This record gives sequence, structure tokens and C-alpha cells, in this order.
Amino acid sequence: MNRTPLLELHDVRVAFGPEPAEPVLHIDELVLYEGEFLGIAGESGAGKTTTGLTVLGLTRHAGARVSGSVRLAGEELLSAPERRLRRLRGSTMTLIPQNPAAAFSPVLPVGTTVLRTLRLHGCTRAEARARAAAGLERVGLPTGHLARYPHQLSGGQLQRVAIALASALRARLLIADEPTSALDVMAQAQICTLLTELRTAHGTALLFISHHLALLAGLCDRIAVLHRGRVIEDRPAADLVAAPRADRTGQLLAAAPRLGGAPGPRSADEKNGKGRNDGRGGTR
Ligand SMILES: Nc1ncnc2c1ncn2[C@@H]1O[C@H](COP(=O)(O)OP(=O)(O)OP(=O)(O)O)[C@@H](O)[C@H]1O
Repeated sequence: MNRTPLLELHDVRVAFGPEPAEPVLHIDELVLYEGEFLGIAGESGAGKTTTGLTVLGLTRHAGARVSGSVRLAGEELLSAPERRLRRLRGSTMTLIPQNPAAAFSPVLPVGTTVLRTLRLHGCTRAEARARAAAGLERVGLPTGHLARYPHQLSGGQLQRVAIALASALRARLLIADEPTSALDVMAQAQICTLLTELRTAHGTALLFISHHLALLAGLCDRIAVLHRGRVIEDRPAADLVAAPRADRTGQLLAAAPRLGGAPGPRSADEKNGKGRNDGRGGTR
């Protein structure tokens, strides 16, 4: 793997409300390398979404006080003007949201949103059409689906259109915030496969936010576990899942549904032969 840092967080603190409110996020150091898949895990309220939004420069819109340093390909984002961030969002970095419907206007065919976004990021009309079609092909959807409205697509199909757009934009960094939590287990697996294919095709790096440790372990190279806004473990995914160091990580693993028999501590019932969780439970 390319060991060139793509995203570097250093002493990042995010606080909401008037001073001296305690930061809800305080990351000393977090690095994502070019083409790497990094999972961000942690229980509800740990600061996962805040991490993603801060990288995208969106917490400032929620009235947060943000300090420290967030660098993308060497460029400081925290002090970047909004105009610059708007350009970077959707070109160099792209969000795949938990609810893809939120990324598409309900009153427009999804293709219109896709084409407008590509045009906004410098494509000619012909390039935008060609890239949109190639993106749809990459995610296994007929190009005719571009004419559909969001409500005419399933959650999984809509998420695939969102990934097709990310692919068409050729983003170097994807930030995916619980992108599969509303999907069934088959659709989850398809999305993970597509993300991996995107890396192969474009060298895309991924910040994948989820509390579903087994899913992260199956997809990511490395997992950082957040607890109360701090990184308590940051290790290769296989090592972390096989032998968690922090108690919190062990608890998350014990509580997590599993996909495809991913490793994890076994409960007393499992050890006594009373069956395993097959990972088909909900993720939230
Ligand atoms: N706009 C906001 N105003 C005030 N507090 C906020 C705001 N956004 C997030 N927080 C607080 O920051 C903390 C971290 O929230 P965050 O959404 O990042 O957690 P999370 O790990 O993504 O949780 P979940 O898995 O439930 O989505 C929480 O205590 C939350 O209440």
C-alpha cells in the first residue's frame, strides 16, 4: 500500500455550545494513507459522525468551535475558505451518507443531480453524461435508472447511485457514514464489494464510519475506535478484532452482529454450543 498520507488530523478539538464547553471530539493524531480503508468505530455518541463532518468542513456550519489541524493531501482544511471547501467536497473528497435519499433531491430524477454535480465540478455536458453512464455501469445499474426519481429506487440502488457519482467524480477520499446501516445484509455486502472495486479502479481511500465492527473488519485495513471523542485504539483491523486491547473495543465486539463468521469474542452461550449471532440482526 502507498504510505503517502492523504488525510492527517492533528490535535483536532470540536466543541459545541458556549465556552468552556468540553470538546465532544479530541483527536490527537489520526492518519489515513492514500488508497487505505480506515474504519471509525465507537458506540453511539462517541464522535464518529462529528469526525467525518469536521473533515468535510461541515461542523462549522453547526456552530461548532473547531481547532487543530486537518490536512488533505497536505492542504490545511480548517482554515480554508468555504469556497475552497465547496470545490474540494465532491471532487477530492465525497460523502456517502447513511441515508442516500438525503443526497438526492426528491423532485428531480437522480440523473439530474448526478449530471449537475459533475458539471459543477468542471465536466462538460458530454463528459458528465459519459462519466455518469460509466459510473452506473460500474455499480451494476442500467443507465435508464438515471431517469428515475429517488422514491423509484430501493435504498440499496440509491446508495449504488451515490457510489456511482463518487466514482464519476474520481474522488480520492470517500467518507461513508453508516452507508449500509439501512440495508439488508445482501445489499450491505454489495456496497462493500463496490467500495473495494472503487479502490482497485481509482485508488480511492475510504473513511468508513460504523459501530458495526465485524463489517469494518471485513472491509477495512485499519480501525480506529473512538470513545467519548478520543481515539482509544488505532490498529490493523485483523489484529484489533482478534485481540482488542481496550475494554471498550472488546465490549463493542461482543455486542456486534457478525457478517460471514467474522472473528470476535464468543459469548458464554456460544461457547456452550447454543448458537452464534449470524449477523442478520439490525445494526442500529
Ligand atoms: N450540532 C450539535 N450540537 C451539539 N452537540 C452535538 C452536535 N452534533 C453532535 N453533538 C454531540 O457530539 C457528540 C458526538 O456525536 P456524534 O454524532 O459525532 O456521535 P456518533 O458516534 O456519530 O453517534 P451515532 O453512532 O449515534 O451517530 C454527542 O454527544 C452529540 O450529542
